[in-house]
Parts: sequence; structure tokens; C-alpha cells
Amino acid sequence: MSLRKPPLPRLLLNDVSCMRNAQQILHHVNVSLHDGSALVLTGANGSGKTTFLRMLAGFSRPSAGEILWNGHDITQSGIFHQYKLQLNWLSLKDAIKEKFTVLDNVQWFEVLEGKQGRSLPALELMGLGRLANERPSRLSMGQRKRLQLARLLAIDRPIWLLDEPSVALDTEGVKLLEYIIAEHRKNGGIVIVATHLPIKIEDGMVLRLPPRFPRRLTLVDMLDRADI
Ligand SMILES: Nc1ncnc2c1ncn2[C@@H]1O[C@H](COP(=O)(O)OP(=O)(O)OP(=O)(O)O)[C@@H](O)[C@H]1O
Repeated sequence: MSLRKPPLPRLLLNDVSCMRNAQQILHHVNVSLHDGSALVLTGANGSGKTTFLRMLAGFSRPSAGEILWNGHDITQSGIFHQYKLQLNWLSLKDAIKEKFTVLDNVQWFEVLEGKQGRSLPALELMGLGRLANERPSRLSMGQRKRLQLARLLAIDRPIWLLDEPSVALDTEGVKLLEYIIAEHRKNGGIVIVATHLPIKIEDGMVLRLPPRFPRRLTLVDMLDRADI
């Protein structure tokens, strides 16, 4: 009989709560994530999906509980320094610099990462190869989102925190997003996605955050309940 211990989760949220602006947003969340896994956060507007991602990114600390990376608390400064180098963050703010070309907007992040040669192939995969030398002002909303996805590929860090990554993408763009998420996971990456829109993520865990303030009954709810 083997007495080998099961592997530590790469990321563990242990009874985590989080406040924002003196209000408790997340209550006693428990999640464990191993290499190659995915977590999909859903819930009503204001339920705390972005707060969850911000906390994992280290922008805010848990008010209770702990977040462990490889078994170490990420809020310890020595650990956080290493942990943050594992993160790739895609937010609704696209951080695109208008005075740079499309290619420079990806390459800049790649160079900061000490890497090279990934930016153009990433843009090509995202269907932006022919726009590489244009200014971002030439891009549509969906193309700007594709540029952000190209950055994820060029920077190539293991833990992806994606806030509404499919907003503004067309059907092909969503398929590309699903493809790069699947490939990233095959390579052992972890993906955490906050989304309102359906994205196909095989065997992804789903965490539905409860609404912060239960909404009042609407006329439609009342009619439903009356079964008219
Ligand atoms: N900048 C902020 N400062 C203080 N409180 C905030 C701020 N942004 C959001 N909140 C509070 O945190 C709560 C959770 O917001 P959060 O953005 O995490 O929700 P969400 O689930 O991502 O919403 P959405 O679906 O609208 O993107 C909100 O109800 C709001 O009261």
C-alpha cells in the first residue's frame, strides 16, 4: 500500500473572505487548484468576481482565511514577490498605448519579461498579423481584446486571471480564446475566468458567487410565482 501524500494544490483558497471599501464582498471561499485546472467565476453584477481576481492578483488582501501558493501564504512579502511572477492578468482596462504600434504593444510586455520572438506569432494566431505595424486606433473593440490575448501568449506565465475575456469577441474570437485556454491547461497552466458569457472550458470548476443584495421581486417574478 502506498502512503504517498497527495500533491499540494498549486493554489489553495482556505476559508477566504474579502472586504472592499469596508464592506464584506466574499464570504468563506474554499477552492483548490492544481496544475492544468480551471475555475469559472459567475454571478450577478456586483457579486464579487473582479474582487476575487483582484485578491488573487494581490491588489487586496483577504480579510480572513489565507491564499496559499505551493503551500505558502501569498501575503508574505518574500512569497508574494515570487508568486506575482506567475500571474498573467487580463482586465477590462486594456492598457494599450496608442502611440505604440500593435506589435510594440505586445512586444513591450514580452521584452519586460526577458523573452523574445513570441509576439508576432501570437498576433498572427489572434488574426492580427496584418495589423501588426498599425496604430491601435485602427483596431475595433474585438481586435483590442485579441491584442490582449496575444499578450497572454507572449508573456507566457502559468496562472491566468481573466476578467470577462470574451467581451467584444466574435464567434471565431471566442473559439480562439477557448483554444488558447485549453492549450495553456494542457501545458500545466491554471486559468481563472470571471465571465457572464458562456465559454467552453472542459472540466472547469464553476463557482457561482451569491448576489450581494438579494434583488426585490419584479413583476415578472410575481407572475412566475403565481404560475399564470
Ligand atoms: N472601486 C471600488 N471601490 C469600492 N468598492 C467597489 C469598487 N468596485 C466595486 N466595489 C464593490 O465591490 C462589489 C463587488 O464588485 P465586483 O467588481 O467584484 O463585482 P463583479 O461580480 O465583478 O461585477 P460585474 O459583473 O458587474 O463585473 C460591488 O458590489 C461594489 O459594491
